Amino acid sequence: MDDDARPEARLTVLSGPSGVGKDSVIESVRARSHWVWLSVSVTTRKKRENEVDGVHYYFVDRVEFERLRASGQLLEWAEFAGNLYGTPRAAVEARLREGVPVLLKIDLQGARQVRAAMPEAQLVFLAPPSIEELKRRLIGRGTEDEDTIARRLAHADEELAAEAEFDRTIVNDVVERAADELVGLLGSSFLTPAQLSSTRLGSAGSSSTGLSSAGLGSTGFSSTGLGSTGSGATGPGSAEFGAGDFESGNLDPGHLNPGQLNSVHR
Ligand SMILES: Nc1ncnc2c1ncn2[C@@H]1O[C@H](COP(=O)(O)OP(=O)(O)OP(=O)(O)O)[C@@H](O)[C@H]1O
Ligand SMILES: Nc1nc2c(ncn2[C@@H]2O[C@H](COP(=O)(O)O)[C@@H](O)[C@H]2O)c(=O)[nH]1
Repeated sequence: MDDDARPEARLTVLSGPSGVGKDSVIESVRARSHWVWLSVSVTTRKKRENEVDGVHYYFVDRVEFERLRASGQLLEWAEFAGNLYGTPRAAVEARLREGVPVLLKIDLQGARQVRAAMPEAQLVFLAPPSIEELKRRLIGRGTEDEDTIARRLAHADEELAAEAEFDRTIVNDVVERAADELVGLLGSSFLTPAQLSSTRLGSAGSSSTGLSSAGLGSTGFSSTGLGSTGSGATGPGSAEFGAGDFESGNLDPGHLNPGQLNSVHR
């Protein structure tokens, strides 16, 4: 599918447990949907061999991350499995102002912060077909040591249990199919939970995967737990950040063609 139609600009968050396939699905979305802009996060994590600074992440040390966080340059941020991650605020706000749909790939804590700060954002949960398959993917990727895999899987329980906080669930059974579904959501008209409760339409989310460790099924749209800051993360600052900090055009994956993207994504 090659869709160049540009839907109304809005912010979409894609979350899901580590190893579920967020990067794989996003790579597929971006290869076909050039109208979507993928935010590049800042992180203190060590760069993986195949990663490019400024394309996959902006890799910084903790001092720099703290400077960005304290000066309000991050829209949201979180500590995940021992590393800090955050979304540069200015680039996201600029794209939305320009009318470009924006996609954030962030963890549960970050998704909750975005929901609190921007209730109109669409939150999409990417779920694995099964927990066994999630483990297979995380281990099979071969980018983390045993200890890190264990920490990421420990987070997965909490993330799977939070599925009902999301507006939609996509099961990543087959990358291209899941990507098709995400493209559909990026361009679809959508009622936020706030709009839903005012119109009293009830649940409009997609079906539950029933994978949460608590055995809770998703009820689709849910207002419970929304706006929580999540485990250990505090809300982002509010000041605007200086222009240009993250705006290096050469490093913007939005300027890469699909071939280039395929070569830089894992
Ligand atoms: N639908 C799928 N079927 C089989 N394997 C998949 C599928 N989607 C992704 N994978 C594989 O699973 C592994 C993890 O995928 P990926 O790195 O995209 O996950 P992620 O959710 O972005 O992880 P993280 O949050 O840790 O960055 C990769 O080796 C990828 O090739
Ligand atoms: N809250 C945020 N979470 C983020 C951000 N960028 C990435 N992430 C999430 O971190 C984990 C681990 O990612 P990895 O690249 O180290 O495998 C994953 O769940 C991402 O979604 C961010 O800016 N904010």
